[in-house]
Amino acid sequence: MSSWKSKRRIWDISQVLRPGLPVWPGDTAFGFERTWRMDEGSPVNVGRMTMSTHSGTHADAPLHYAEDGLDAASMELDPYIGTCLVVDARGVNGEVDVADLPHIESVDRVLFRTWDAFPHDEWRSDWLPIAAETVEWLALQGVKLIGTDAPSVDPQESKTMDAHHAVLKHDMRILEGLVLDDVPEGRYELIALPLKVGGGDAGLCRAILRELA
Ligand SMILES: N[C@@H](CC(=O)c1ccccc1NC=O)C(=O)O
Ligand SMILES: [Zn+2]
Ligand SMILES: [Zn+2]
Repeated sequence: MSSWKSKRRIWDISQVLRPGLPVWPGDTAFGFERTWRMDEGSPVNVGRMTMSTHSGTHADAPLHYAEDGLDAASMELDPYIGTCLVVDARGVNGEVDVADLPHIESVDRVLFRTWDAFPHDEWRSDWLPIAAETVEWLALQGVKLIGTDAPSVDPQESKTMDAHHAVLKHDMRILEGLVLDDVPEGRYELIALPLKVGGGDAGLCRAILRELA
């Protein structure tokens, strides 16, 4: 009998979308409710979700930080599939600087783990942002996607969005809200396809890492 279980280990690095999901202060709360119920005689269960485009694990579209940027439905998918390097940035002070990076060579995607334990149940504003210079440097090394377990690559209070703008300048892509608690530093295959939201400034993702063959 065949098994669905892949021979290569998979890490699901996505947050669970559910009511109570911590969201950016002032942003839309995540809502989920049943609209049709089998226990009320419906032949099926059906739900309805209300959410921000930046709920949980998601990919920012360029439109989020550039008025004329691509929307979520128009982005190429190549950045979101392929080999990546997970970097353990715990213990770094202030922001992730170039000096905090390990040796980067032939890496297209870099994901940063910054939390000791991902804050699933509370919004925390004290995350570790990525310095714009680090984004610039990674771009020069050929990196095309940056991911983080924080809610943003910039600090919460940023009005200038320097890291996002460095990403824009080099036409890179961003993943945010990844859950990397169980992932040792190293190389993996990343698969994190953003939902195809027409006009969307971001797309929610089911993000996974897979052991390399
Ligand atoms: N820039 C953040 C998200 C963000 O800035 C944001 C998300 C939801 C509601 C408000 C936001 N910013 C408001 O100043 C991000 O990196 O996606
Ligand atoms: Zn975002
Ligand atoms: Zn962002």
